[in-house]
Amino acid sequence: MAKKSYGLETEIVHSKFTDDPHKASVAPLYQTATFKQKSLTEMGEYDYTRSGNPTRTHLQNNLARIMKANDAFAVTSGMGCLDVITKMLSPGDEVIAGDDLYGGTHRLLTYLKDKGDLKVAHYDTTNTKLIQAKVTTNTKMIFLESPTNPLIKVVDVKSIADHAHQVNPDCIIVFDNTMMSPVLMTPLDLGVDIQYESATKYLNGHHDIMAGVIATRSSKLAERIYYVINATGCGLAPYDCWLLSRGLKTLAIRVERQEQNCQRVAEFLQKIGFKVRYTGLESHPQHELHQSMCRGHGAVLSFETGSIKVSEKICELTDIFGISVSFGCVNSLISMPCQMSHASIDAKTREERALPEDLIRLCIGIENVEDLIDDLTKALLKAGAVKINSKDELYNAVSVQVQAKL
Ligand SMILES: Cc1ncc(COP(=O)(O)O)c(C=O)c1O
Ligand SMILES: N[C@@H](CCSC[C@H](N)C(=O)O)C(=O)O
Repeated sequence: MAKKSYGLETEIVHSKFTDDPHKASVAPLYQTATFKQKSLTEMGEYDYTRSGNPTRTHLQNNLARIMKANDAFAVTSGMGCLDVITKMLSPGDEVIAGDDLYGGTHRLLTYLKDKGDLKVAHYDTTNTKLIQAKVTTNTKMIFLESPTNPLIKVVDVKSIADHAHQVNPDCIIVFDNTMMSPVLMTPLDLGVDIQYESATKYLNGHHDIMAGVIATRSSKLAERIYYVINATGCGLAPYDCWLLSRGLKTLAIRVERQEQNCQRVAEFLQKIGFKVRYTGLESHPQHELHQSMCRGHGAVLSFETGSIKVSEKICELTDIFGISVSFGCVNSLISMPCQMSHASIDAKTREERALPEDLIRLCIGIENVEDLIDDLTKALLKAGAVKINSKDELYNAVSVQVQAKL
């Protein structure tokens, strides 16, 4: 009889783990650097944790399953993933990258470019025709992110990947799936060769570890990725693997609740007149393209107030939303990307890429959504970003409630 395949939510919770002699119901933590050999000539499966560790293998097998990959590798951070991937390139290689990539990604690519290691060209990846026109037989890698952090721009992944592979079958399409997580997107189904994610975000979900995951269906690429990880020693440590396995179990339910909350907050902010960037809103210019690639919209949105000072005040006046970088955690966060997560992109480049200095990014958690909306309303009112308008029913109700609390 064919093996039954389960839904992603079930697969995430029921991690495959069968070979423990004591039948432990949670995969044990092998907190060890070394493994004894049976004899001088007989090696076991593991010898040294840099090369491999059962706790890491357990995690990686589960990640590969939920990412629909053949192989997944856990490393020390999301940026560690990009470091491993770029180490697979050769001096002078030409790569194409988006122009709204996460600030740290931009920083590492710029570092490699400035050292003369790589030729990096950044383009607006929402312009599919432009990217397609820029791919040549010399393009070795293309770095994509969708929706982008923090401008929530959507990339037509399949059209770009298919075209690039037609022009150069060896061109490696690299996709950063941190913003969606495997619950909402399977980039490997869209022609991506290597998917990576900052597991510091949704995958772990509790902001108590740094981690990154690289996944691929190609055995050749997997071999090269493993080689770099073992050679450089950036494999995730056993305890962090164990914590990540634990966090992962609630991934589906966390993402579902975070997304529901985010949709409500996005609608609230839009209704009271802000320009909100969130793919869950029909007003998002690429709402449909996003829906055609993903199973949901995630829990990160950004909006502008029109004034840096007002945005700063809002951030400082919230109680529940913590001022913090990162996202994908159970608790809600507020930040100003130009001063925080994307400060590593210089001001001139930020301006060229139309990254608004007053942009506020909200990363929504699993709290009570009414509390979140009340908290934001209070901050918006106190910062002078909104005023009470008695003609607007919903706006009025929230404001009156908040007024009573002030
Ligand atoms: C989209 C995206 N990719 C990659 C990273 C890097 O991940 P890490 O912080 O785990 O190195 C981040 C944030 O840091 C991110 O937001
Ligand atoms: N100081 C850090 C900033 C990390 S930003 C983390 C996250 N990706 C986000 O978007 O908030 C750095 O220099 O990397």
